[in-house]
Amino acid sequence: MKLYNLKNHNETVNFAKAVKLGLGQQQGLFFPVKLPTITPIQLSEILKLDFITRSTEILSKFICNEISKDKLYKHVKKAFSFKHPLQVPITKNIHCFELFHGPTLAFKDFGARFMAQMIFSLNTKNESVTILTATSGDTGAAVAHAFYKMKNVRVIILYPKGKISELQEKLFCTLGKNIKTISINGSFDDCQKLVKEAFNDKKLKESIGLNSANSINISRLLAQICYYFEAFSLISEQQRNNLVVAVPCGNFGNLTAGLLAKSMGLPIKSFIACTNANDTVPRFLQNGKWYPKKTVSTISNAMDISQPNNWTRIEELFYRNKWNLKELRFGSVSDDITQETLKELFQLGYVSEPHAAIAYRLLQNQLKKDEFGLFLGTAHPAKFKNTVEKILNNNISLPDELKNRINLPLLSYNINPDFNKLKEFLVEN
Ligand SMILES: Cc1ncc(COP(=O)(O)O)c(C=O)c1O
Ligand SMILES: N[C@@H](CCOP(=O)(O)O)C(=O)O
Repeated sequence: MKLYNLKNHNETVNFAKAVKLGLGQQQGLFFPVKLPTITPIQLSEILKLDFITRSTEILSKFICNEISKDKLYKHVKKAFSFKHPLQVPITKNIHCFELFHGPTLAFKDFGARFMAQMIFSLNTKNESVTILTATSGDTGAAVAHAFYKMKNVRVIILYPKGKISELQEKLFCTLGKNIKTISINGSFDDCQKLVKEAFNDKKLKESIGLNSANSINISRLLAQICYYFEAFSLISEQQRNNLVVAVPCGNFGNLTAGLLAKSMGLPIKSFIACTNANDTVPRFLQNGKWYPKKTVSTISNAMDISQPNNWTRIEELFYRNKWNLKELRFGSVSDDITQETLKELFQLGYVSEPHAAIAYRLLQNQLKKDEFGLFLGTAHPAKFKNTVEKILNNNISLPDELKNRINLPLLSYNINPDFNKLKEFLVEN
């Protein structure tokens, strides 16, 4: 697979190089030169396959000329070796597609674990690698657990101090060994800016073998395509004919993956890009002006992102497919409405959490009479226990993944959002 740098189309790389580099020159994201497609007959065949075999087929459309299908199958099997996504009916025409049954209870497990497989298999010279990653709560845990104790790999995770849940922090800041975590006195956007600045420092990048496990890395994104096909395989023929998928969005990697699935030929009628009050994209889609405001803290903290990294990839995908951005449905939801929606879902017998609740709200508001809606359950409610229990006045029991870490000490360092401070840390630790 060849990819080009969205900021410099003359910079082209193959999949292995893109995975190893992470970012291109001038902090440009890599994007496939060819967008693979499948015919309706091929689609009906792969929908009959099991999740691992089907995911291998899908990923091989992108990378088969670099990784054999047999080898890819082994990597996918290892990466997706946890309870598969579940489809949960909420109302007659709305179901939740739960993606949070992995080791860190969030959808990020799919992409992070696949990337870890790729980094491991591509590092044939046993070079030292530093995976620098910014998180607003879930990527950090997924990446930390995916790369934990991996030879020659050091993971450094930056997260906004006091802006992720206590249990999100416990899940990845208590591991130690090759996982180092730094709380930043700022926002997620400040963390992501520091990650991108590190890529600008050529000497530093080469000396520490810098990479990133954010959706910056194409391997993260490709893996996330697979669960959209799984969702489609689980619904009926009739539901498939008018499917609308509501995606809770922050960095917009999840939506990018869904659109890549549609671009391949998965006949999803429409997507809804759902944000919280950090609504740069909904405002842009409304008035055509790209104007990120100061990031505000909300109860859907993992979506507290005003400068979404993947928006340029989404625009490129619309351009390449000659789609009209007006086809993309969108909306933003305030904390008050998110809280009301959590209560509404609870009354329907479903305990959710703020991120998925935002997607459900917008799906409820925008679904048309003959349409069937899926909203993505992107994290286990227990990760936001304090918030959800307070809103629902209902106890949430902790899964073992959290129970086993809640009493462990936090090992994080703390710095200001200052690149020189981060560079000092990267060089000295
Ligand atoms: C629980 C949860 N939901 C939704 C999102 C948004 O996903 P994306 O960043 O891919 O848009 C994130 C992370 O960003 C998340 O952690
Ligand atoms: N919400 C994310 C933010 C980073 O997203 P990514 O897909 O670019 O890793 C998180 O949980 O950290």
